[in-house]
Amino acid sequence: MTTAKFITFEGIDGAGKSSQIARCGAWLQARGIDFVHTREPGGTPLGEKLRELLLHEDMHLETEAMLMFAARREHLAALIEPALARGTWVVSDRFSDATFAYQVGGRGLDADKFRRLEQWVHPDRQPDLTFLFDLDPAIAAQRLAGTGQAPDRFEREQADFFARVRAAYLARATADPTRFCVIDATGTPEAIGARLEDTLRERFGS
Ligand SMILES: Nc1ncnc2c1ncn2[C@@H]1O[C@H](COP(=O)(O)OP(=O)(O)OP(=O)(O)O)[C@@H](O)[C@H]1O
Ligand SMILES: Cc1cn([C@H]2C[C@H](O)[C@@H](COP(=O)(O)O)O2)c(=O)[nH]c1=O
Repeated sequence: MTTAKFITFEGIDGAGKSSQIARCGAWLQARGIDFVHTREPGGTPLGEKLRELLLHEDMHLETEAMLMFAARREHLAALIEPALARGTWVVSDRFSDATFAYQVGGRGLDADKFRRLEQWVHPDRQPDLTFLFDLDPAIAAQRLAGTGQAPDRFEREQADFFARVRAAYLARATADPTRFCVIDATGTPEAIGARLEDTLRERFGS
């Protein structure tokens, strides 16, 4: 049996990652690969309660960052590590890269504090593959407006915030090109899906 893989999807709000996670799931299913689709913040009963607070309650920026890691600690203990241990692949809508992009890049918090927190929370675990959906914040904002849904605390942020988040994501991808696959999210859903499937084949075989 091949070792179960941990795949994450990242990008600014509205970049289109949720739409492509379904395609990744279909690709795995077609190959008979057992997987679980999860998300951050969230993925566990406690994590989902923390998500509600994080997306809708005002709080100190360091409280926000630490709650992201608290939800992640629970997620790793209750879902991610047990799934990988029993041979189930994990496909997560966001993981720690999001904290470095949003809380460090976007909010301007100290990266070193969160590197230490990352070492504490998951010293031996990183995703095997991270898809980064890269998109101009102006286009992402238009896409989000088109959904007609009320924006949450993060989605209400301005273009300059998302420009910093995007830059932080791209810097992380540049620092770890083996783990990251950067996808130009301006393409059609079909073109993006084809690129995604090519990468899955290259990394994990057909
Ligand atoms: N390639 C694309 N071209 C045009 N529109 C797209 C594309 N991909 C997704 N969309 C649309 O953009 C909107 C946001 O897509 P989606 O929810 O997948 O983004 P997301 O990155 O998961 O956002 P969030 O992080 O806020 O959940 C949806 O209305 C979706 O239909
Ligand atoms: C994990 C994580 C998430 N966020 C932000 C990013 C998004 O705006 C929301 C999650 O909602 P989505 O449906 O995935 O878009 O939370 C963050 O700021 N920091 C994090 O670590």
